[in-house]
Amino acid sequence: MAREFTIKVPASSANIGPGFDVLGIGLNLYLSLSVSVNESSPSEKSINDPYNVDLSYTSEGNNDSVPLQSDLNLITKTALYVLHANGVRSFPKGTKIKVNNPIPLGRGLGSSGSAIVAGVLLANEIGGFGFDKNRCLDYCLMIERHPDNITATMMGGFVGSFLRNLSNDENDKVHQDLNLILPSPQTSPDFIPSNAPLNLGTHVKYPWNPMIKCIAVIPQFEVKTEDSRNVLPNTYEKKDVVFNLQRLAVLTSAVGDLKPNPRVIYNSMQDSLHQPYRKVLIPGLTDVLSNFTPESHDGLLGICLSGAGPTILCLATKNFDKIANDIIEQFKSHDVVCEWKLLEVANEGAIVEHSSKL
Ligand SMILES: Nc1ncnc2c1ncn2[C@@H]1O[C@H](COP(=O)(O)OP(=O)(O)OP(=O)(O)O)[C@@H](O)[C@H]1O
Ligand SMILES: N[C@@H](CCO)C(=O)O
Repeated sequence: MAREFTIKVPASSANIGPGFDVLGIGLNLYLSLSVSVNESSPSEKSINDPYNVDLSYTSEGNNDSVPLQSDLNLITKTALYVLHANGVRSFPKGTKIKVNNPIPLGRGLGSSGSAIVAGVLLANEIGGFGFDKNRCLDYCLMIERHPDNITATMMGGFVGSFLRNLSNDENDKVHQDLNLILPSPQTSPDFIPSNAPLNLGTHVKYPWNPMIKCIAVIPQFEVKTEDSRNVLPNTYEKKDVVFNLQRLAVLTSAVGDLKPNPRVIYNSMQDSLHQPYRKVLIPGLTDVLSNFTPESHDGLLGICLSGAGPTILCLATKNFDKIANDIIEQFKSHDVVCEWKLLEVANEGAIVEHSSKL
């Protein structure tokens, strides 16, 4: 008896300027997993894996840049966490997972969020738990504790989200060392991780005018989210917080307008909480953010750092090639080589498709 299914998870861009750790958009660049379970004829790779998984990658991640052992790889570690928390010790014998991942790693397009969402959906299918997307989000938030990428990826669209206030007990669970949640080769076989508290995240979807496309200009170097968060201050001045809150309130409505207003969107995508501090990690960021405006480039609506960087996200309605190539030239003068992609908002979010059941 074999079963097969596919999991398709969009990339995401977080923050969109002022919405640090709050705003995210799902993008139509998809991490996909083709999963088959054939207990009667397991492959040699799945027999040799500690949890029965034969894992392979095409595209990003296929050059030894991600581990293929199931208790080391982020997708399968996440799935194992959810399985273990719900009393299932392992993947079934003969589990084969082919990953196709076009999302560049560590560039600010939510690769880790997409991997975590894929892992939770994988466990939900394998364990037959029947969790809805909101419950799946609880498990994701146990691993990536800022909800912006995860929520946009899971739910799709343009979303705002927050983690609810937690009791002391819940807080200890949600913020415990990740090594006590995700399995590793050192994890004892009978260890049971904390289950996810219910309804951790709250989100809303905002309207998005489909005329607005997303240009991602992607430098060819990685910035780890952890490093990009470590350069941020622990406290902020009131004026900087108010600066962002004012822009956030306007931006969430402005991109849904029937006739997007470039001056309103450009100005409301300014930020004073994270981008100014991240300039030290991304050569050329100051020039790029200040030189590209709706006046300099017809069709450009707004520009910001995508997630923790180094990718630049532009919202635009036309002249995509010109905008992207001029940014690439600007980065070149700082010895930064980039590629670019024209993306659209993925409204549907993550999906699981059952291709066959024999
Ligand atoms: N498909 C994947 N399979 C396995 N591991 C992955 C996958 N995608 C991401 N990762 C892991 O996540 C790391 C990147 O995570 P990180 O949070 O630093 O960047 P990001 O998620 O791409 O950017 P951001 O959060 O700013 O949008 C990779 O180096 C890799 O370890
Ligand atoms: N909001 C997060 C997104 C990256 O994961 C940050 O900017 O650090």
